[in-house]
Amino acid sequence: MIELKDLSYVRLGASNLEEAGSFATKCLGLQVGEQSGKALYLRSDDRAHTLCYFEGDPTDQTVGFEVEDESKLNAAAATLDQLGHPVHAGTPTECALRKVKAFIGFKDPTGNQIELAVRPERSGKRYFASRDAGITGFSHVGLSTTNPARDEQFWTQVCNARVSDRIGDIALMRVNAIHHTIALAPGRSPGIHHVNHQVESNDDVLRSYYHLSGQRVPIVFGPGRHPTSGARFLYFKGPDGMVFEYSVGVDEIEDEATHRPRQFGFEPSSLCMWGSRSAGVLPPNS
Ligand SMILES: O=C/C=C/C(C(=O)O)=C(/O)C(=O)O
Ligand SMILES: [Fe+2]
Repeated sequence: MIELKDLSYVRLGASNLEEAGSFATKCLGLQVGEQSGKALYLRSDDRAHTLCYFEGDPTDQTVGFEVEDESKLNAAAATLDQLGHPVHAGTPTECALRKVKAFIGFKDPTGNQIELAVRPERSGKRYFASRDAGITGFSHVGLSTTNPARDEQFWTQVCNARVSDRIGDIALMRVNAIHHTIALAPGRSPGIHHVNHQVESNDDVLRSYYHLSGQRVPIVFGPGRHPTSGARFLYFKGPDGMVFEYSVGVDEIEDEATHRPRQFGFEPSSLCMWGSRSAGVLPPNS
């Protein structure tokens, strides 16, 4: 079984790198860690980067997860290979571009580009953003799925993710104590559905609601509260249509051994207990 330790980074192609950088710093509230050539490395915590925008095709999107060490990485490569997922071992240049010691790349059954990495670089400089969005860290991703049951099986049976809750057949899965690190979202093609950062307080969610509205950033869901994780949230659209989420108060699963996933109905109140409706971002609201 592959053991995912944590989410490590997302890599997003940007049709206009300058615009993406401006959104990331002035709207989202990330800090530029490094700008090199055609890539912009953005920080949200003590890591050297958690988001990399690179000049390129916006449908070129990758999620990186951290695994324990190189022996676990090699074992993961063998497992994936055996299951028929072609695996690419990162070259030294590709590792340098990701600021990791080693990584492998493969596709999940939907075709999402996934990487497993070891030793992602950290920085002695604390994360200090120019816009105070109250970000406390990079927390989860929504991944598109063309077949929720098949993909849940892949993530749980091959990658040791555990289902915390389901909305209809849609699984919210954890890889550590945090309620979810991977949320499957039904879609017609592979890709990242949304990128979540945690913020410090309810005030931060609402402050951002007004700030982003003032910047004419499209708010696509919220402010609201997910009955699943209990988090208060705000979803908004960034460059090339990527959806970002702020949330606060995501539950932790207290007892790994006894937790049983709750089943929520496939209906709008399962997405927001305050009554907010999403503008086409999450079914069944869409
Ligand atoms: O609509 C369901 C969303 C659930 C949550 C949550 O429980 O926090 C998410 O953040 C998510 O799926 O992204
Ligand atoms: Fe989310």
